[in-house]
Amino acid sequence: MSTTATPTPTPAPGNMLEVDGVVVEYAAKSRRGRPFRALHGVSLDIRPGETVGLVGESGSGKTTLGRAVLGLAPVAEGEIRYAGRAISRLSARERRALSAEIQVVFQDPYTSLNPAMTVGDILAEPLLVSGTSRAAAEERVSGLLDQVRLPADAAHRLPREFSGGQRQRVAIARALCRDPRLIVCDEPVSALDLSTQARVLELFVEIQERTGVAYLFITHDLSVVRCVSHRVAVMYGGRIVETGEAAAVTSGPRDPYTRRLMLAAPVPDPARQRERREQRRNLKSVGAE
Ligand SMILES: Nc1ncnc2c1ncn2[C@@H]1O[C@H](COP(=O)(O)OP(=O)(O)OP(=O)(O)O)[C@@H](O)[C@H]1O
Repeated sequence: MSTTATPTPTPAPGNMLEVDGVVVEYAAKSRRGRPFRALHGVSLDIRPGETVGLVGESGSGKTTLGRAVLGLAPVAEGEIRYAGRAISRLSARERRALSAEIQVVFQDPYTSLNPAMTVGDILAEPLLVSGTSRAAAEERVSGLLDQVRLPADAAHRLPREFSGGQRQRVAIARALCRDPRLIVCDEPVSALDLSTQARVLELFVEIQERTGVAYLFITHDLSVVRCVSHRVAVMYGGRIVETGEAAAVTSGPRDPYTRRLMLAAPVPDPARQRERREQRRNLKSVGAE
């Protein structure tokens, strides 16, 4: 991917989020079936202002981990701590209070915005619910539109009047409404075309530079993760198999599964692509899969 996005220089020291030995199990669909274990004791931490890219093939557990951080997946064992406080088993009321600080941007900007509300109302809603006056909310909405590089008149329009990239900017603005410290970004550019992806990734980095927000950035796309992440965690089969500085993991992966994932990323040269397919097969035969 061609983008000028590079992660901000140095995240602050100390952990903001600590995921510690987390097990997530989904209830079995059939009455006699056993619960399905989607995460097998996952540990990960994120520092203030840091972007941790979470990569792995489909079904490896990336979204489940993001949902566990958001309080949307059932944590059976282990703990998640935010700013030192255990948050895995909060009541709905405590969770709502935390939602100002931990936010989410989903993959699909076509379904994540209420089609019947204007963009201005979508952005004002969380502010009004938390007690902000109408006048202050309107002022904040125009500031948010400016931050995500949308024109002020966007406030009066409906989501369907925008392109995919613009809708994702609205979703990002909504996540920013109450000045979060952490945003879980679940494949936030996968539904966009390549040039739009690049511009939205630049926006994520720019926002981090300005606000110091941290991202858990979930993606299956290694070129995306390279653009935005300080560190990368690689998931396979509900476990984290490798973590490290983004440049180190993407240029010299230690784990055979990570190597296979890198080799699966397409390259423009067909001869190189064939070579990589062969290398992938060899890794498979030594038990990486
Ligand atoms: N609500 C659920 N009930 C039962 N099983 C689930 C549920 N959600 C996810 N799973 C299973 O948990 C495993 C991990 O899924 P998850 O969506 O976390 O993976 P992922 O790495 O995010 O995949 P993708 O990249 O395709 O989104 C998969 O086997 C999936 O089928």
